[in-house]
Amino acid sequence: MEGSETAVPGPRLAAEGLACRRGERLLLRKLSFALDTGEALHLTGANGTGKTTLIRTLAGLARPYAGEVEAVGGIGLVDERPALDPDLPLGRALGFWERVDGVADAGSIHARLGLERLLDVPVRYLSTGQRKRAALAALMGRRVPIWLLDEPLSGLDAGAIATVTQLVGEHLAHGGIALVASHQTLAVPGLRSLAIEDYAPREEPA
Ligand SMILES: Nc1ncnc2c1ncn2[C@@H]1O[C@H](COP(=O)(O)OP(=O)(O)OP(=O)(O)O)[C@@H](O)[C@H]1O
Repeated sequence: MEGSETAVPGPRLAAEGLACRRGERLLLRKLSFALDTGEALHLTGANGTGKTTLIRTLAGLARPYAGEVEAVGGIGLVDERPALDPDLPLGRALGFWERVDGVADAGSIHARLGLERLLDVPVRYLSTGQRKRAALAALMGRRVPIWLLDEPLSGLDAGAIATVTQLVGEHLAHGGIALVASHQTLAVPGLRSLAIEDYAPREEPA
């Protein structure tokens, strides 16, 4: 019957009136934004202002102190703690997730991130940048539409920065969403910016 098909909603990540606390401290409040398919946000802010806390809240790993998060579509998080077994060679550590995620093109993902020569190296021996590239390979294998990237460029050399920039651009071109916390600029077309300091709680006048 014409018109009976249900349209599949595109991915979406939105926050409405969000407040986040860490321990007893209120870090940010009244934060709202919305990202729809193909859109990306660059989250900026000095050390300790709450970028990681916000990302963990958006990922559902921390509860908002106030406000709401709306996520339509699967979320993939890359932060400084890649979920790769440190004792396994990289190939086997990634292989675990590749089996879970049913990845058919693992070889091309490894090649894209320059990991082929590292597959026999135990994860704990990898450098910071190599570990970050491995985490991004695991993210690509998940094929989730919403990417939450906490400092994805830290520890990366110029070539790897260019690769990650390109991967984010392609993810957006394919209808994905990206929220990127970074002290470095990311040369992705159409990237919007959100300065977390703008949402810091104001000091009450004495
Ligand atoms: N368990 C905790 N209890 C209380 N405060 C905490 C706790 N963990 C972290 N904090 C504080 O919360 C604040 C926000 O930390 P968060 O990691 O979100 O900042 P960030 O903006 O990501 O920093 P960076 O740029 O250094 O990565 C920091 O000031 C930190 O010291």
